[in-house]
Amino acid sequence: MVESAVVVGAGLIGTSIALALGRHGVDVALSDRDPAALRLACDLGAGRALPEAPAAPADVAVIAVPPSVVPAALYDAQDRGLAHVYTDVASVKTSVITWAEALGCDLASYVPGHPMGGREKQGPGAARADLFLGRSWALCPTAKTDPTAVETVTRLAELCGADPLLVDEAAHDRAVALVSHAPHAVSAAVAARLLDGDATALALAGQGVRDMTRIAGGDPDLWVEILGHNAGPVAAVLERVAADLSAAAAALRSASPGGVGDLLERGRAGHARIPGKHGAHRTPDYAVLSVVIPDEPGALGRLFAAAAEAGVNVEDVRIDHSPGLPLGVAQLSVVPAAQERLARALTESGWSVHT
Ligand SMILES: NC(=O)C1=CN([C@@H]2O[C@H](COP(=O)(O)OP(=O)(O)OC[C@H]3O[C@@H](n4cnc5c(N)ncnc54)[C@H](O)[C@@H]3O)[C@@H](O)[C@H]2O)C=CC1
Ligand SMILES: O=C(O)C(=O)Cc1ccc(O)cc1
Repeated sequence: MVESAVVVGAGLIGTSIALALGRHGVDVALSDRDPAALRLACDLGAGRALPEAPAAPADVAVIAVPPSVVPAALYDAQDRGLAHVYTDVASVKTSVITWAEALGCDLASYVPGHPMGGREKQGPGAARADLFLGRSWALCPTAKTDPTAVETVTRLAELCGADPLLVDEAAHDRAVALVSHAPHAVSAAVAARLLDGDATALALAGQGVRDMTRIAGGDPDLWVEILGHNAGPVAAVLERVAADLSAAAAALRSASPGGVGDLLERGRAGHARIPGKHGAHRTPDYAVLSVVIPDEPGALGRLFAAAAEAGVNVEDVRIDHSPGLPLGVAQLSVVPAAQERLARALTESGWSVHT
């Protein structure tokens, strides 16, 4: 049912979808208004460049551009007859659907969508074929959407390893305000405080603050758009977060620290409600090895060479390094079957390895 696809917007999300589809043998044609992004996505093996006049419509076209340009890009794609079915990936749905309808897009062949996998990085260089593995993928068909189009986009989400979830657009926007958009603003607020910290404070940054502020590294231009398109629902959540924080500060100021206990209890209970926390099904199945690396030229090169010598492919790497400290920690993601072999080989060649 999905044998060919067009992806408009070869950035993080579009290229990740293209890579995932390619793994299932789907023929993918890509386009982007930025020729450098298109070239990089093609070089990464995500697909071929979409010709000016394709010979035949693809089974599905994915519009993977920033929310405010989705309606025009969708209109253009439909006008060119690029596919039989269209979907988008924008993080907000109500405003995009409203503008698409106002612009005269065909709503029968359009299934508004939103994959709940992403990263705090942009562009095709950050794309990963497994970005959507085990994640939800919201589908928000309107009353005018053709049911067979929904089937096609359901299949597309499944080919990317995601769990499709049908939800109406207003409920979607309220939900993502709570689980994605407000958390992004709160993360940014905490990260912004770090501008006040001196070098000593930042050298003391541990994993907690890194986890809490990771998403604050996202593209501010994209996030201004996302928050602005979902303004009401996001503001409602932020007001309640602000009220909790004000009450916590007041309790601390009045020397009654027990007053923050209720917030901490509710926080723990809320965290426990996130699905998949205990299960394997939402986490990508890589094992992570932490390796201590000296802060000196060539250290990472030697580490990767040692992994290559052990015959282990490093799937991903993350480096935690506190400026001013002579050491850092490289977290190497590898397939679980290779974890023990790599740990042994690195330890034997003198690296300090922690599993
Ligand atoms: N970043 C994330 O983690 C997630 C983002 N999204 C949504 O995915 C969409 C794309 O975001 P990213 O891939 O992160 O951004 P990105 O910046 O990595 O990629 C966007 C690409 O669209 C291209 N583009 C912009 N206007 C265009 C146009 N009119 N025609 C053709 N190409 C155009 C840009 O040149 C860029 O290469 C957004 O709507 C965002 O809300 C959805 C889930 C997660
Ligand atoms: O970085 C992460 O972990 C994310 O969850 C990113 C993300 C950003 C925007 C979305 O619309 C959906 C997901």
